[in-house]
Amino acid sequence: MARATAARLVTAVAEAQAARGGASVVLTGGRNGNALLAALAQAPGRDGVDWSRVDLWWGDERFLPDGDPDRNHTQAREAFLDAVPLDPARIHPMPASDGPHGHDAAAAAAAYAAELAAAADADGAGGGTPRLPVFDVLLLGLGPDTHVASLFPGHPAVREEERTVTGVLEAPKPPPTRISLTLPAIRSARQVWLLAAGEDKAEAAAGALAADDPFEVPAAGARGRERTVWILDEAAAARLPASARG
Ligand SMILES: O=C1O[C@H](COP(=O)(O)O)[C@@H](O)[C@H](O)[C@H]1O
Repeated sequence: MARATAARLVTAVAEAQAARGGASVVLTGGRNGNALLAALAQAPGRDGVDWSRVDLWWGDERFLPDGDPDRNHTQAREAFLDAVPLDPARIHPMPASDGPHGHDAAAAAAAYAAELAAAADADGAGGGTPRLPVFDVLLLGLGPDTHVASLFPGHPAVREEERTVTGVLEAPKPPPTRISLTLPAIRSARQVWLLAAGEDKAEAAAGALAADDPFEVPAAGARGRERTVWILDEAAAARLPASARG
C-alpha cells in the first residue's frame, strides 16, 4: 500500500508542478504516514518530480523538543527528507517545544498559522478565508480511534472553526500536548488522502465512512475540496460493507 500510494503521490506532485509550477503537500505522522515516506524515498518515479519546487507542511505535530524521536518531523527526516533534494526554505515543520514559544502550544500554533498565512499571501491566495496556501495533497493517517492529525474524538479542538492551527492539550494519545491543523484548514486542501493499513484500523475506517458527526469521529470531517481519497489495505478494509469494497 505504501509503494502504491508513493507512486500516486509522485504523479499528483508532478501534475501540480506541470499545471502551476510548484506543488504543496501536507505530511502526516504515524505508522502509515512514515511507511509512505519511506516508500517515497525509494519510489522508481521519484526523479520525475522537481523536489526543489515542493513545499512540505505538516498536518500535526507532537509538541516536543526539536530532534525528539517522537516528533513527526524527526521521523519524516529519517524516512524521507534527507533522501531527496528539497529546498530547505520550503520545508515547514511545526514549532518544537524548545523553540521561541517555549511550552506554549497555543503560541506555537499561532506562529504556524502566521507562516501559512504568509505563504498564502506569497502565492496570491491570501485574500481567502481561511488564509492558507493551496495544498495540492493533504495526507492523513487514520488513528484506531478515528483521530486524524491531532484531532481526537470528543476533543474541543475538533470544533475549532476560526483558527487554521490549534494547540491541543490533554490529547488521549501521548504526548498530551500537540499542534494540529483544524478541520477547516484540512478541508481547504484540493485533495485529502486518508491512509489506513492494518487490522487495528478496520473498525475506525468502517466507522468513519459511515459517520456524519466529526466531533465524535474526526475522520468523518476530513474532506478535500476536489477529492477525498481513502487508501486502505485489505486488513483495514475488512469491516467495510461489500458495496464500499468494490
Ligand atoms: O499521533 C499520531 O497518530 C496518527 C495515526 O498514527 P498511526 O501510528 O496510528 O498510524 C497520525 O496520523 C498523526 O499524524 C500522529 O501525530
